[in-house]
Amino acid sequence: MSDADQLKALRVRIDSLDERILDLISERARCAQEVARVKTAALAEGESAVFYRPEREAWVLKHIMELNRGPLDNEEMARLFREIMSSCLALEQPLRVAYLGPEGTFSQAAALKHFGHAVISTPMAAIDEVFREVVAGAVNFGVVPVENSTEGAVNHTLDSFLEHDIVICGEVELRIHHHLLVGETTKTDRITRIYSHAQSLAQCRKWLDAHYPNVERVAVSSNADAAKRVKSEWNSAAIAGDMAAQLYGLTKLAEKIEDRPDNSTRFLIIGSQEVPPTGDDKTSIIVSMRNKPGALHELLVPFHANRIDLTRIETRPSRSGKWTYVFFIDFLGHHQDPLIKDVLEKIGQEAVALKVLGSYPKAVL
Ligand SMILES: O=C(O)C(=O)C[C@]1(C(=O)O)C=C[C@@H](O)C=C1
Repeated sequence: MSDADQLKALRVRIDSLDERILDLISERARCAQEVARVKTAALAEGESAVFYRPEREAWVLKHIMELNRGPLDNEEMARLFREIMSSCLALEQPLRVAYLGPEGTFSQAAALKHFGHAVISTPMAAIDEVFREVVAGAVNFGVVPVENSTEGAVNHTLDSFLEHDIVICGEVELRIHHHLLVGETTKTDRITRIYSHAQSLAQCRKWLDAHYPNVERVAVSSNADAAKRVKSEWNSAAIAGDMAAQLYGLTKLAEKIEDRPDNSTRFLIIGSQEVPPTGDDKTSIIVSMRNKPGALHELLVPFHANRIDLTRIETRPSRSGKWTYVFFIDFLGHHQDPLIKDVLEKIGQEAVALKVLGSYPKAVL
């Protein structure tokens, strides 16, 4: 068979496979509509249906990854199923999600990675506004950055948990690649100013020291804001990611300029919905202890004694007295697991205050 004939035959096969995939996706979507009908029919008076089920979504994605035999890798395959589920859920209920804006931020990328592109995503001007939108019920969920692997905690987010009654329903991790971006009119040999968010400037500090040691670094409210400014200034550049570059039509003068190649940010999904256990969960708590010697040790003993894996511990001023602190702790397990229940009870006996912020499936993607 000639090359042209082979190509033709392969395309005929692809067409017929696409038709089968189309039928199967449509059948799946009809199933999701049926799920919505069943969920709604089972409601008692005054109850509202819970369409979004993070624990089920985590299971579906993991199941697909276990079954996958290639040639597409697990992440790629899960990403495709993520989008199919997102569209199916939108048939049941279009989700509204607030994120730290403006459009083009890594928070928006995190929201789309976690929920898929079928959600209605709304940018907010500040982290606290994302919390307030969720508390007010104006959106179903919020997405906020909580820690970066190079720069550490996002204190605005931690402090917002002290002020709002909110549940953590999920987490998402995003590999952060920064680029040096310029506009069409930028004179690239005469750059005198580089805009970015303070965290991003810090994540690229060494690269900037090496390549632009004498250029002014200007911290602005977000990377997307930095990208926007560059469009109208011939002598400035921005540090931002792919989404902002695309959104504002900028080109990359240098790619992947972050100092650490594994630079990642963890985001939290905040809402009002408790998530049932999946067997592979994380829990986040806030604890305040009496200000006495050995208080932190006392707090950590029950975790150690029960071999519970702490994934993070952070300290913040409590805001209820000078030199008093609260601890933000993340660990593996769900607050409904008997062992975790036990540990939380022990900590509760010693603590001035203990609040479970939520248990949620460990990030799958
Ligand atoms: O299983 C459910 O409860 C569904 O609503 C179906 C489905 C899916 O498409 O698989 C859709 C949305 C939920 O978040 C989880 C799963």
